[in-house]
Amino acid sequence: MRKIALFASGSGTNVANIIKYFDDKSIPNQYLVLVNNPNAKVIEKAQKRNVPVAIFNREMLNGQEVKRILDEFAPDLIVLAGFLWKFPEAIIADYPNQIINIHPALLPKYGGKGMYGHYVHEAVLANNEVETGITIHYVNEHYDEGGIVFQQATSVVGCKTWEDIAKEVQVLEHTYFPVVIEKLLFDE
Ligand SMILES: Nc1nc2c(c(=O)[nH]1)N[C@@H](CN(C=O)c1ccc(C(=O)N[C@@H](CCC(=O)O)C(=O)O)cc1)CN2
Ligand SMILES: NCC(=O)N[C@@H]1O[C@H](COP(=O)([O-])[O-])[C@@H](O)[C@H]1O
Repeated sequence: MRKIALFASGSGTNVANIIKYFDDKSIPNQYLVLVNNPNAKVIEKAQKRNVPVAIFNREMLNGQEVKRILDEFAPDLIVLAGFLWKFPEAIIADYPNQIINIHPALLPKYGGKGMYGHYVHEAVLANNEVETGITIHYVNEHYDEGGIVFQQATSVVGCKTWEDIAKEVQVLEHTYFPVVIEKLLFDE
């Protein structure tokens, strides 16, 4: 059993997929979902699986409250899965090489401030890229500059809209993110 803290801001399909992956393998992990948006659909997804949810604001994130919540939960891994705020250096310092993020592009391309969600896919489309992909990386004090853990590319030659690209990227995320997390947590 491992303890995974999952940070999200939106629909939470990656959070739900990660929990389902380990449930389907009968791996009895403990989860805590932390979300910065009281209207995020990830809350409902977590509640359906009886996973505790902590809702926080910027003051709680950048102050002591989220740090306290994490220290009490004592996660083996902190996973940013569609989390849209800058993660604080103070917490990063407390969890060296224990915080990962998934980015919906092949970093270092299409990363940094402003590059999230549909903005990423729109930029890939606008630049007539023939491929895009996902990057799973460790989190440092900058957006999308931590050490790369895993990347997987996919062709976007047939994609006509950013939504088409998003669908291809989501397949990669839901296929590979839980597998990478499992390797980080269970491979000696
Ligand atoms: N310290 C770090 N924090 C976060 C990282 C990171 O690598 N280091 N990754 C992001 C996730 N992310 C890309 O993968 C990302 C998310 C959001 C933004 C962004 O520009 N956000 C906006 C605010 C958006 C909003 O409030 O709705 C902004 O900062 O102006 C860039 C990259 C998670 N945190
Ligand atoms: N730069 C960060 C970023 O864009 N993250 C992206 O947000 C989406 C969250 O989807 P979900 O809420 O359905 O898991 C995912 O595509 C993830 O890669």
